[in-house]
Amino acid sequence: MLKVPDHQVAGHQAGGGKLGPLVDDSGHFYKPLQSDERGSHEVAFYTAFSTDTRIPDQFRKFFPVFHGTKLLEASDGSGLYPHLALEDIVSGRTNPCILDAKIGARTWYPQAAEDYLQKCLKKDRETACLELGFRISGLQVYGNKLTGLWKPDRHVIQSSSVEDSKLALRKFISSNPSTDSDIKPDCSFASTVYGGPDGILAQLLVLKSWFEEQTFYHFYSCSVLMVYDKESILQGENRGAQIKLVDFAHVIDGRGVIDHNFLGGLCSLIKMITDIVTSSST
Ligand SMILES: O=P(O)(O)O[C@@H]1[C@@H](OP(=O)(O)O)[C@H](OP(=O)(O)O)[C@H](O)[C@H](OP(=O)(O)O)[C@H]1OP(=O)(O)O
Ligand SMILES: Nc1ncnc2c1ncn2[C@@H]1O[C@H](COP(=O)(O)OP(=O)(O)O)[C@@H](O)[C@H]1O
Repeated sequence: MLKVPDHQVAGHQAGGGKLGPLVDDSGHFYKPLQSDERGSHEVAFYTAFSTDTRIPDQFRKFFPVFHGTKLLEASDGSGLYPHLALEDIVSGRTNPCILDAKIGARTWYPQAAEDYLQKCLKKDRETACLELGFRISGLQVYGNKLTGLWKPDRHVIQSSSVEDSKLALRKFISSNPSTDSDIKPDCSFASTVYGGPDGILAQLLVLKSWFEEQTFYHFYSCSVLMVYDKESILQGENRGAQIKLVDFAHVIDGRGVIDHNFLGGLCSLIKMITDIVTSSST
């Protein structure tokens, strides 16, 4: 059975007669091909990447598994429409906490059309992107049974300042996330979610080591999605926190050059998370 995802934090969303992603109960996330060249571009990336033998498994694991494209009934009721069939990253997680960080000070690629470039530049300027090297595109944090889900308006979150972005990264691993500025995030899951040998920080460092070397692809407007659920952590289950890259509509050939735009943003995100782990352990 196809349905609108319960847990999507950014991007184009289904519902209200709009075209957006769907999920099934077998762990698939179906992203409708975007109009214009973005949809075909993303299909071309996934197709090339999934058979690219230059990508070691230790880095490939940061990408959703690609199951080809599928014609499905579109969420906007317009009939059969092509969708990317992807691994659903949040499938099987109860009350997942999710954060989407769009990486790179610059979200437009060098060959982009002038109007697209201007649109992106405006967003990059109006958010912390230029200063920080990334922006938080959306997040949701499950507090506890009593407080439920905290999911701030994504446009408010996107326009976070540098300080607000730091705060959001702290709220993401707290048991008391709230919009109320009087409530100080307790960062009680910092060491288990961000820290540790398999935590988000360790995974980001592995990803960084690939970006320090790889010159095959440049990832513009691509996000790091961080996911965990508190029940699994509290019950000591081995399904811990996970990072994945999503959104490849603007990936271009790296032409033998380091993706310094992505790498810089990633380093900035790593530094912020490192500071949170360090300050929470003292
Ligand atoms: O449609 P909008 O206004 O929600 O904008 C999309 C953005 O959503 P936002 O509202 O900024 O969170 C969206 O941003 P997120 O993925 O939500 O961070 C993209 O920038 C998208 O452009 P593209 O598909 O990457 O070329 C943007 O799509 P287009 O406007 O280019 O279609
Ligand atoms: N493979 C996936 N599994 C689960 N959720 C996903 C997956 N890909 C994307 N998402 C969700 O959809 C959101 C938007 O994805 P994205 O590919 O950036 O869409 P858009 O191109 O519309 O911006 C992400 O923030 C995340 O919440």
